[in-house]
Amino acid sequence: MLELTAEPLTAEAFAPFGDVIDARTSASFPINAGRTQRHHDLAKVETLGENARTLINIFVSQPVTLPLELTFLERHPLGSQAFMPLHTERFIVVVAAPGEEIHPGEVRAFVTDGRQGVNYHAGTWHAIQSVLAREGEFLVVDRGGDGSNCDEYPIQIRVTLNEA
Ligand SMILES: NC(=O)N[C@@H](O)C(=O)O
Ligand code: NI
Repeated sequence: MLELTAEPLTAEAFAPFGDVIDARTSASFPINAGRTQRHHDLAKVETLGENARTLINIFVSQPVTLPLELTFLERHPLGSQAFMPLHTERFIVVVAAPGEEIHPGEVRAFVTDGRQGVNYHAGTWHAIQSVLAREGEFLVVDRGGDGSNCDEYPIQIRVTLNEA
């Protein structure tokens, strides 16, 4: 069993796995006669393979209990997958870099602060959506199209939070 303590999510630490989506830290420019700030092009959306197209979805997820016990990580080889909380929901993120093997020592666990979203790059191994505390609602942008776009890798992981 791989035991991990979730660390606060930062764009730098997450860079090998994807993008952090956060209006507080991203550049923006005024549009609509200055009434709106556009935080532009925040994440790399990838849609690969036959008849690939971008899907916009809403996930309504029931909360997980801690410690979070995982039996697998998954990946989407044909596309990215972004999760943006709609009501400041915090969630657990467990990732490993793309590749055919997952090296336990290189698996990372993070916890978001409620304002952050994540975009997993194509092929990044990750835990399925794991919202904390209460039912969560997320805007999810990912890939539709032909072919199989979800591989699972069996691995036992227990994630704890080091918070009061
Ligand atoms: N299966 C699905 O649409 N969601 C998962 O990929 C996930 O990462 O939660
Ligand atoms: Ni996924």
